[in-house]
Amino acid sequence: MIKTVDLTKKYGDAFAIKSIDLDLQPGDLFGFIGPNGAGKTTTMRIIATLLEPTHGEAYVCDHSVHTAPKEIRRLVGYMPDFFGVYDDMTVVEYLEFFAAAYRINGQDRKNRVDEMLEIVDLDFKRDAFANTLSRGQTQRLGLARTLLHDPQVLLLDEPLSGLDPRARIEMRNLLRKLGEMGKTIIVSSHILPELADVCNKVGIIDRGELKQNAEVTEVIRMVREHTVLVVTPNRPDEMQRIIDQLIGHHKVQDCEPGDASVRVVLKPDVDDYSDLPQLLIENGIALRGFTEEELDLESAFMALTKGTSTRM
Ligand SMILES: Nc1ncnc2c1ncn2[C@@H]1O[C@H](COP(=O)(O)OP(=O)(O)OP(=O)(O)O)[C@@H](O)[C@H]1O
Repeated sequence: MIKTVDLTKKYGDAFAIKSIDLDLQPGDLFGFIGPNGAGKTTTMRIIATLLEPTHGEAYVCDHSVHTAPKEIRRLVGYMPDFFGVYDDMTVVEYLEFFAAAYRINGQDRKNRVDEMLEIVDLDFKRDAFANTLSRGQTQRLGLARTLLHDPQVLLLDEPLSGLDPRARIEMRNLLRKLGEMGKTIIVSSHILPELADVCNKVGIIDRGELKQNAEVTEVIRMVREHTVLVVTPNRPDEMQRIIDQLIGHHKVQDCEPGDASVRVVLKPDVDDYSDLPQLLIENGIALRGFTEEELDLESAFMALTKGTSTRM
């Protein structure tokens, strides 16, 4: 669906992106993660045919950005990180204006606009002036505009940026919904952990170079040397008994007591720990919780990009 090969953009002698290879299939929701200036916008603008690469190739549905930009524009919806809305237009008028630009006319246009308002949950603001919307609502309006021509591919540049926690949750739910509709989506962010639970693939970019490009679960597994369990007894005074039971176990490397739980660090390469809760229960320790500690993308990102300054 989206493929880039050795995609490179230089400004003078400086690389904005350097030899980026991506390969995304229909339905992929790809989190493009990196700090400011890493090259996310540059990559997306090239795929959207808004910027020419210095060398390398980008394809959308096998159309090359060099030879078939018109076909690509029909297939792609690009939402920039900042976009203006017109002061004197209502939400409906704004979407109808852009629908007209896509030559969607008559009743089709009305239906399409209504459908978009429904998807992004902005119907209740349809007659409000666009410049009176909150940041979260404005982002959703931008997304509705991006979806008007029913693109198969969405390139969303930092759609979570500047949103309050509630608006972020709403936007993430919306991304999930679009993924379920079968769109192929690239969504960029520097808010690292936020994409982990919506994306199936993730690329970590730093100073123009793709440091990692894999399934989310794989990226997390690659940087995780030890599985860590969080074991919570029913009664906090039983934490010491948990430690006494587990500390000498052949699968356990270390136990660290916390406020209400014990962090149990397993030895490297131990994946199967199904016997441990059984062991505790057999020894009369009632458990409230026994879960694997999640390694968030932020930790993965830090581990994968550490030391890059000495290599670049
Ligand atoms: N027109 C330009 N002229 C010169 N350098 C540029 C130009 N556009 C981008 N760059 C440089 O290319 C690099 C990548 O920028 P890009 O905007 O792609 O990063 P980004 O990851 O999207 O960052 P942000 O999260 O801040 O938007 C940066 O070092 C930037 O300064």
